[in-house]
Amino acid sequence: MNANKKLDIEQQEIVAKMRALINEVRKHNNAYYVMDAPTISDNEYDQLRLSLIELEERYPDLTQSDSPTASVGDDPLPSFSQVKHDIPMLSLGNVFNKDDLTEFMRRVNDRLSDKDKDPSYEVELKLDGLAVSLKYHNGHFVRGVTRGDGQTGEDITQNVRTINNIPLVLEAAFDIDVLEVRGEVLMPKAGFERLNREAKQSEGKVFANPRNAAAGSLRQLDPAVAANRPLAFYAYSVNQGLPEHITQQSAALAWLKEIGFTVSEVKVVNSVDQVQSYYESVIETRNSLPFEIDGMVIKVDDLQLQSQLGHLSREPRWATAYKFPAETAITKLNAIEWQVGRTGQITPVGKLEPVQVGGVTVSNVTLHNIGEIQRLDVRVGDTVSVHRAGDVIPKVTRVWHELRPEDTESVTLPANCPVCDSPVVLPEGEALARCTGELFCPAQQQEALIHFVSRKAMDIEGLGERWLISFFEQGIVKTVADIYHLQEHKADLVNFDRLGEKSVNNMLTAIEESKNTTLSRFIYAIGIKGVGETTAQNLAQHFGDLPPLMEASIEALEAVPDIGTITAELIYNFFRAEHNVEVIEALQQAGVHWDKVEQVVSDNLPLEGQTWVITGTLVESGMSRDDAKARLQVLGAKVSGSVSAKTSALLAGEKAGSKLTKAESLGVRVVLEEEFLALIEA
Ligand SMILES: NC(=O)c1ccc[n+]([C@@H]2O[C@H](COP(=O)([O-])OP(=O)(O)OC[C@H]3O[C@@H](n4cnc5c(N)ncnc54)[C@H](O)[C@@H]3O)[C@@H](O)[C@H]2O)c1
Ligand SMILES: [Zn+2]
Repeated sequence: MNANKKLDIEQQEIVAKMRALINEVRKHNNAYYVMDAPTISDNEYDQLRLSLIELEERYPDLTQSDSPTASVGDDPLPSFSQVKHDIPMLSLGNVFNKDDLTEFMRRVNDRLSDKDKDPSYEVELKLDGLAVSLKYHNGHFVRGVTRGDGQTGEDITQNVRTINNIPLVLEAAFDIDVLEVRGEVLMPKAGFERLNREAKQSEGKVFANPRNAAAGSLRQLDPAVAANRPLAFYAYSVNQGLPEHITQQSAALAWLKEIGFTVSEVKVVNSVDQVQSYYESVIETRNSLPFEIDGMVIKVDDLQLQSQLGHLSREPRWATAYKFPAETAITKLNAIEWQVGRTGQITPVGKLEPVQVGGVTVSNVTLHNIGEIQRLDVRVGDTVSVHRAGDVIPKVTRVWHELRPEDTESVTLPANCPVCDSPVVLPEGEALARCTGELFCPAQQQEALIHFVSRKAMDIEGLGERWLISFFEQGIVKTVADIYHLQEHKADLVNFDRLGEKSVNNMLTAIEESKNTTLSRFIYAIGIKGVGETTAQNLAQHFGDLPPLMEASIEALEAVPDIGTITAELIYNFFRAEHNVEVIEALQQAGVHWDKVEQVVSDNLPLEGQTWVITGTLVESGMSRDDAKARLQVLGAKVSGSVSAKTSALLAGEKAGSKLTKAESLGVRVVLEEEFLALIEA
């Protein structure tokens, strides 16, 4: 880059992006290679590096001279003596799918003469450890070196000597002056688990994964410690001293095995399809391998062709790594959409730049609620990490604040429902915001309708849920008030989906009959959030009629037994939503009515202040538990679901079980049905 040339604004932005990415890649290189303690997944790291490479390819003039993309690994640790490699130890390029792989093979072909095109490939497991070079002089092990930055590594000879499956003397190589074998030092899963278990007990260092444990162990300054670490070496190449008659990578590995090295599975293939099916079968079985692998390595099998193809600064042209699908990936959050659930919850859904993760393309991710958005501090335009493992729904696991563009804004809850435009509320202490258009909001109507006709609400048995949903889907019934106009469509209904005259008549009669209802049923039926059957009864009792309830302030609502601030606010907001009021008026105009409830002065109630629990079957009266509950409430009692020391009395019918036992053990008064009936009659 020409330092004298002034950069325009766009270029400055690109440089800023590059610098931010360079800092990230550096930071994670250090955590991974130096500290052996990565904080992000390999795939996330690869993606960061790739975005930097892409920028550098698009804007070569702006490429920063200290970019880490051209180098391998990180600087060697100064505590070990450093050794320059005779032949650089390279990394590998990556492919992530069959198309990438085909493209890799095409590039290989392009560089080969006609007679050599479509070479055989040798496929190996990509062992997840770290690369080590071993040197033998006349068959005697002399030195072990890490990859380091690819040019210079760390001398770890003492530690290597402690790895059990590395032969220190190779009889078959006595007449080879210099033999260099490279391979991966790894920690088998069983050993890794044992090491971490012991580390936990002795409060030693616990490693994130076997790869880091292997790296940390190998770079122990005290060989006695390294000796206790369960490491193993798998050889995968001969870089100096290979007998001349061996001309294939696959044959080189067979030879290594013969002379005493451990070598993992190898397969020679001739086409992309063969690689693909092998790759897929290894994904199926990888969990049963004794060590971790993070992909496969595909190498041109012919060693002569390998050297013809040569290498780039960081990786060979004759080999590549075919990585396994990642469970965490980085992408961009393009938008946040607010969705309205069937019961009015408003939830944010993140719209992502589509990304491959856990083997599928993910473009939506739930952000749960506004609190979660604030906790993550995520904004539209942010770079985010998305995790998906197995069938678990995708999740944002990280927001890359370091990479945030300049013009983002913090996310706020929408003021109005995106579906019906009613005001949105977030009750204090709740995580989920709600649309207040309960009876009006199309997103909630179907649920509202089903609730409205249910047994404890308006109890319109003749109008089954299935028909109701069909009517809703056909647009015949939109709000609950439309139910009372169904008779106007009688002719259509008879022909509707072979419903027939008889059913229609039954339905209309049931609807007609439901018009004569009670205030508490009506309050329950209109489906105010937080208002169940008991609360509806309390409200009816307390206010006596609908108008005073609709006008009640939050404080007035809080005065009702069992109603706290959250429910009081939900009720208050419900009646402030104009749309709900319209539907209620329409219901009354259609003829829905009830008697006023006589208000009793509460401190005259005989069971005031008592908490009752009901159990068993009330055989004598045939009363349902719900009815018994209502009776007790009329007498001023609270009715709860479980027995505790605070319970005043347990109403026990026939076949009372564990609640009775518990009441007896706590010394709670037990009331039998007979006594109960006498009580309510009095
Ligand atoms: N999570 C992080 O923060 C973080 C940071 C830096 C690097 N990394 C990860 O480290 C890796 C990058 O390092 P890399 O340069 O070692 O590349 P690499 O691991 O992707 O590929 C090269 C290495 O593969 C190994 N290998 C395993 N089996 C092999 C076989 N059969 N034949 C040949 N080589 C084989 C060798 O050690 C070789 O050096 C990536 O997976 C990257 O995601 C992660
Ligand atoms: Zn709505």
